[in-house]
Amino acid sequence: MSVLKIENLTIKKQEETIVDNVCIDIKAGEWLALVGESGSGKSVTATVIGGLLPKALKIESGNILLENQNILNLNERAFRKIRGKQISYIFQDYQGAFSPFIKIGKQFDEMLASHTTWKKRERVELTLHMLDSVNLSAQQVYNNYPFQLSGGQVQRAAIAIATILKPKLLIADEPTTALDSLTSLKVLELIYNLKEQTGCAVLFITHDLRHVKKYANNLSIMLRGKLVEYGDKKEIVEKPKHEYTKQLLSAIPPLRNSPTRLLTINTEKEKEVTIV
Ligand SMILES: Nc1ncnc2c1ncn2[C@@H]1O[C@H](COP(=O)(O)OP(=O)(O)OP(=O)(O)O)[C@@H](O)[C@H]1O
Repeated sequence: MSVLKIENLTIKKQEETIVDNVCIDIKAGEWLALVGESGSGKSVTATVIGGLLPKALKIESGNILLENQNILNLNERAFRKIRGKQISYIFQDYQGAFSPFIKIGKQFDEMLASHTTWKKRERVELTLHMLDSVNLSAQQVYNNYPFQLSGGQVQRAAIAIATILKPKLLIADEPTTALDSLTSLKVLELIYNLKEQTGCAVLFITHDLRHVKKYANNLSIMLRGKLVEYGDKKEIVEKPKHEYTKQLLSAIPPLRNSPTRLLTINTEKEKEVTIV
C-alpha cells in the first residue's frame, strides 16, 4: 500500500509555477530519492506534505494522500498531530531540530508527552533506547544541551527524535549536506537501518546523486518544478531518458565507475573507506 501518494500537485508563487504537476508514490519500506539542482522545488515539495508550505506559496491543484487519507486541506492543529507521529522530518539544518538551551532528553520527553499518554519512566526508557540505537552515549547525551554535541552527534539525535514514534513517512531534506563525508555515510546508513527496522517510507532529498546509489529503490529527478524522470533507480542510472538526467549522471563519475576510495588516516595505518 502507498504510504504517500502525491497526485498532480501544482504549487505557485503568484504567477510563477514552483511545483508543476508532480506525482509521487512511495510504499512502506521504500526509499525514494528526489534529486535536482538548487531551486528546482524539492524542499517546497517536502514542506507541503507536512503542512509547512511557506506563506508566499499557494497550492493550485492536486492531492496529497497519506495512507489514502487526503491531507492537503488539513488545518494546522491537525497537521501538528500528524507531524512527528506519522510524518517526520530530518533537515540539513540539524541544529534546528532542537532548541539550543533545553537539554536533549527534556526535548525528547516533551515531544513524547505531547503525542502519547506514556508515563515518564516509559518515555525516558524509550529515549535512552533510541539514543543508544543511533550510536550515541545515551545517558550522557540525554543530559547534554545541543551545543555540547558535535554536528554529527546532533544529527544522529535528530534522527532518533524523528523516528522515535515510528512514523509512516520519514522526509530527509539534505540531511548530510552540512556533515563531513564519513559522518554522512554513517547518517545514511542509520536512516537505512531505521527504515528497515520500522518499515517506514523514506523521501530522501538530495542534490548529490552519490547519496542515492546504495539505498534508494526509486529515483525522481526534478528540473524547474517538474519531475522529468521517475522510476526504478537501477533502470534510470543504466538508461536515463532525459537529457538532464544524463548530464547529472555524467557529472558524477563514481556512480558508474568503481566506488570512490577515500583515504583516512588511522594513527597506525591508512584505512580505506568506500564512499556509497
Ligand atoms: N519561503 C519561501 N518564500 C518564497 N518563495 C520560496 C520560499 N521557499 C522557496 N521558494 C521558491 O520556491 C523555489 C524552489 O525552492 P526550493 O527550496 O524548493 O528549492 P530546492 O530544490 O529545495 O533547492 P535547494 O537544493 O537549494 O534547497 C525557489 O526558487 C523560490 O522561488
